[in-house]
Amino acid sequence: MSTWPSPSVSTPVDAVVDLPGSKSITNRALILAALADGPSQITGTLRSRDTDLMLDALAAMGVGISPAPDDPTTVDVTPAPLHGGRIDCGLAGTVMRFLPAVGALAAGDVEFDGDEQARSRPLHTVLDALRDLGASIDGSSLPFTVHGTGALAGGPVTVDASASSQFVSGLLLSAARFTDGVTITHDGPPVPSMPHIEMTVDMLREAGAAVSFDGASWTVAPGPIRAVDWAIEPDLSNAAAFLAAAAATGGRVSVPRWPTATTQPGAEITTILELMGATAARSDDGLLTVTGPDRLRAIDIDLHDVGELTPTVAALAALADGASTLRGIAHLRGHETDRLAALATEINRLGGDVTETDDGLRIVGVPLRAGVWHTYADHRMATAGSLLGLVVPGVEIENVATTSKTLPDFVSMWETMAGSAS
Ligand SMILES: O=C(O)C1=C[C@@H](OP(=O)(O)O)[C@@H](O)[C@H](O)C1
Ligand SMILES: C=C(OP(=O)(O)O)C(=O)O
Repeated sequence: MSTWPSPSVSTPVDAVVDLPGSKSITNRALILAALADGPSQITGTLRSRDTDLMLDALAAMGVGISPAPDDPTTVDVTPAPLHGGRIDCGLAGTVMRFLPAVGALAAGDVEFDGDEQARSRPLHTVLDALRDLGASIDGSSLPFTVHGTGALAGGPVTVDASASSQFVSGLLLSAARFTDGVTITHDGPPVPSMPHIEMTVDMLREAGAAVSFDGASWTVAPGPIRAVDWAIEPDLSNAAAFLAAAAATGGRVSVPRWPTATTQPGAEITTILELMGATAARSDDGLLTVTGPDRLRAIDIDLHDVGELTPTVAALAALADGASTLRGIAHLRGHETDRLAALATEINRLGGDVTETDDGLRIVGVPLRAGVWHTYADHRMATAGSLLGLVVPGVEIENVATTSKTLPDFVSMWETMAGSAS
């Protein structure tokens, strides 16, 4: 087992960290560009495992995908009639849940597979919904095959999206191209990660689709998806771990190009860090700066809408004074790994005091010690362990390479930030 000795600091960090593009926005822009009525150019495209799997998958169905030779983050996308092909989903929720609907619009069989670990991620809801909308699909989890016919009827469908917002986004993104559009009604416990559905709706509207939401159902009218030259915002969920480093060390971290308005749930990290005692300010030119407190305060918070931030917040809570409660995140058991179990196990392995609850974690801040931090192939476990390692000497991260899922340069960026502590 190879491990990475994550750097620890004895003085505050003071760094500017420029983040590459958002995974969630990149993968939506790629799909909308692939289904559009003309060619588009995407700038600031995230190039990472999850987004390269999306690029490859769309190319496998016939879409023209051309990264600029001198700048792979600028990608020209040329729509073409979709045909059958093989798709590797890796461990990417956005690929395995957004592309089955695209596959139904292809003329031919589209075969989906992915990492062994991906086979246990919830998926059948989106496949059942597509069957209800007229698709022919073999299988209910990876591997599965969509027998595309070049068209999908669409219409009304009811889903229980309480396990993942991606079930709704995955139907909405392609729905303007269904013959009758779609009306999706959610029936079940509350849908998590609603800002991610708002991101889908906003981007569809920007591409000219007619989308409405009445509080219970989302409707997309049939019609063309306009070609848009998308400019991708920096990934604010990845920014969160770096900003949290300022909070954990009493230091200062700035992130350029912080959007004034965004649907990225990662933006909520500033409010969370403020609740824990940090200050956050954005300058007129978009530089977001977090300054850490002397001591971190415990927090009691519902993360249902922003579950992606949980590993970062859990690591901070383990360093804070007092007992924290993170609620509303039972659905994290179906993320890259069971994140509640993984966080409890790994923080406790370092001497922490974490208990799993029905819908989250109770974390008491106690002194932590050196040890190996396991990542379970989960990029956000790797970044959470590194955050602890910044203040707890001797934390070794197993399989830090898993950060390539959304941030291939994580190690060098983190080492540079740690090096800023004088
Ligand atoms: O649509 C998206 O881009 C995402 C939605 C969320 O999924 P869940 O609703 O499954 O939490 C989020 O956690 C994931 O990282 C990205
Ligand atoms: C849950 C996540 O990813 P995915 O898109 O694979 O669901 C995540 O990035 O935190």
